[in-house]
Amino acid sequence: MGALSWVALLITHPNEFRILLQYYLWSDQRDVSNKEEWPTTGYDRETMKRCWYFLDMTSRSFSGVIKQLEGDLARVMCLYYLVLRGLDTIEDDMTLPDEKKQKLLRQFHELTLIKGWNFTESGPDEADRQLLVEYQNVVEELQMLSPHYLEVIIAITKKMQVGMADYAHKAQTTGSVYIEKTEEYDLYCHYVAGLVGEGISGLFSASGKEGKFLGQQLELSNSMGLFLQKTNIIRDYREDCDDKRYFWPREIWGSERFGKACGGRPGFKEMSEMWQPGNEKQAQYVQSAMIVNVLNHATDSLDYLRLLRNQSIFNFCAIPQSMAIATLALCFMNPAMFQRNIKIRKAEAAHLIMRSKNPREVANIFREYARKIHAKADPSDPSFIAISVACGKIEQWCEHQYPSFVEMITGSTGVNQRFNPTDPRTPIAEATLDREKNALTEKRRQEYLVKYQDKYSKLARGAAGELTAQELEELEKKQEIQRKKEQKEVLVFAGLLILGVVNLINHRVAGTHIAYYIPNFVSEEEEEYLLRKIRESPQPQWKQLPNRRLQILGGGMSSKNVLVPQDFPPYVANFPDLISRIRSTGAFQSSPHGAPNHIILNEYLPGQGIMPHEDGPSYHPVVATLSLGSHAVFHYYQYKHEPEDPVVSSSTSTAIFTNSQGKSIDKNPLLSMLLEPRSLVITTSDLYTSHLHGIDDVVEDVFGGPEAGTVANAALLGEERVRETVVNGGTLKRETRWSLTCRDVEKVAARITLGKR
Ligand SMILES: O=C(O)CCC(=O)C(=O)O
Ligand SMILES: [Fe+2]
Repeated sequence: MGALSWVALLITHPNEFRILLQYYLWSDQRDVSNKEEWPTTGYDRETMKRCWYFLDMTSRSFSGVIKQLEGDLARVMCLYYLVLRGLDTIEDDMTLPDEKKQKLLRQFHELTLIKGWNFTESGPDEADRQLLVEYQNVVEELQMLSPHYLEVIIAITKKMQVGMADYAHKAQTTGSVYIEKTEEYDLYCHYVAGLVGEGISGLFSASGKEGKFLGQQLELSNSMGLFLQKTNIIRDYREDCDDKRYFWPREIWGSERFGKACGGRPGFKEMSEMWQPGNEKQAQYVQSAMIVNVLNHATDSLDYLRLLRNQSIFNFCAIPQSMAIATLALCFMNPAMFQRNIKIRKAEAAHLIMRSKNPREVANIFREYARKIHAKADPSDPSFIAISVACGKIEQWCEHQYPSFVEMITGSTGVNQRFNPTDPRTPIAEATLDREKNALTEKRRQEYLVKYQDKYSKLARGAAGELTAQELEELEKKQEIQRKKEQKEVLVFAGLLILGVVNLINHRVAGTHIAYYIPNFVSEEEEEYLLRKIRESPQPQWKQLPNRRLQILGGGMSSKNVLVPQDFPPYVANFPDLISRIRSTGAFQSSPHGAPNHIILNEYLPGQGIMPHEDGPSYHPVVATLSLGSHAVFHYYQYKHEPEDPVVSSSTSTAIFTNSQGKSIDKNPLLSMLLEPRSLVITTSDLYTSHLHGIDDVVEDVFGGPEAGTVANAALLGEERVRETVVNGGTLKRETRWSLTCRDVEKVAARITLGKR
């Protein structure tokens, strides 16, 4: 940047000025030509010097990060890059006849090792033709690599050249310019980028700086490459389109779905239609679908980054990923992308580079940009739900790996963790820690007790001369075994508690309200057993209401909201022991009795539901609902802040949107969840205390229509088929549903015992 641009930046964007300055002052770029670095960079050799030159010439974005790699990895990566670049230059060259190109491509892994090999027949306009003209330098340097590096490079080249040759052949002989299916698009990206990721992982493993297993993470390495490649393919739409290079799959850009959503227009016939005036909205919908497609690789990339140990390797991988998610947020809903090249601002890039130093911070970056994307999403976009789900997955990944209620505080004693006092998970986590602490104290107390009892009894009995040496030894052994047993129990208990809490975090429904959704909480056999028991229960136990029937389990309520307790039926208390299972989720840890003591069993036939209502003050604000037999869509509503016109009589349709005290209810649900059969949903806190909940009385639930809202737990659903219906649109027929709403009643009357004990 020149002095003038610095001044301009200082005046127009002072914050960016500060970030860029900080970046230039703090980033210590490795100078590969530095004499001290020669043993690893090879800069003293003319051949390698030339290779470093070509790296700078051919890759603007990668040469910086490649040079930052530690030790000889920078040189190895430079050569790997140049080999693939050479291959790519041949593939790209439209002046080469197909036959010649095929031969060159399919032999490239051998040519690249023939001393003195170079290629001077590239078209005059090929940007990187000079690299091939002087390719003998690369060959020379490759020969000097240790075999475990060279093996990786050659193996990847061999795989990639096959893919490239196939694509080039198809393009040059069939005249078809478009990629058709998304699978084809994935395969293409695998060849040009996924394989690069695979090779990079292999080289990291080979360097010994990362574990051997990294080289075997093919799926994650592939996703990392695809995340970058697909982002570039989206961003470069206009440039590629002008060059008549089309990488977007026709299945997406030509889809009739997007035309229909724009007032019944046809799907696009050519990719260039997307930048033409009048087509903006439809182009936008296509772009959203492309972005959903790439966002689905995000959590794999994050998983990959968490596996890395070496700081320079981490930076190398993380920086491009952070740039990619920022680029996606920039492109999303941005019509400018169809008109010109757009790029994230320099200062934003510098800030991302400085931040991408550890997996937690990269997760924060992903979360921030996912939220930006989500905030820009347009409900009339056919991909709206899919975008929400994709962003929700990133959100969920971050929350699972780095729960937001655990805050990292940097102070004089280093970095410490603190639980956010306003988060409802804090009491659970604190209770867990408290119990662990108490268990430890108790263990110590027991140890002291054993020690002193032991000492005193020995003393006493020893003094009385009652114990022989052998008896004493046996006594000690027994005590040791007892101590070990107790220690183990304490550990298992603490482990279970931690597991309980961690598991719940894993099932958190994305969004601001606290809810957890656990699919398949009971197995199919258990469900069958429970339903048989419910069906067998005697008729008088059912209470018939106008629109459903129910049973109360665990005892009735007195007029003062006190539970008059009764035993649960055996199918709740014994097998499959729902209460213990719910207890082990950790959700009821801070409730008065540590587990539910009261259950409402509701039965809904298809077409029956429950109107929006609140459950009242008698319960501790945690509810666990088990669904059996059929799904249902559960809606949460909020009260309207401004009371509306006088309440209308209950026979009119607006009546359902006022409650019994005439308070108005917002008719758009605040949150909806699909409850699959066998699932458990746990709602807590304000979702329970200051909102209403209800189920529509319909025979089927429709997803994806213009009226349909988002399903907050879509990403957590257990059944693939159901998830697809929710995400892509469709209907689910209601069957008879039984639900067990399990809660802890705060006040419980003493049990009445009949007769003498
Ligand atoms: O069936 C359900 O899941 C909801 C039941 C309910 O809200 C209630 O009984 O209060
Ligand atoms: Fe309820």
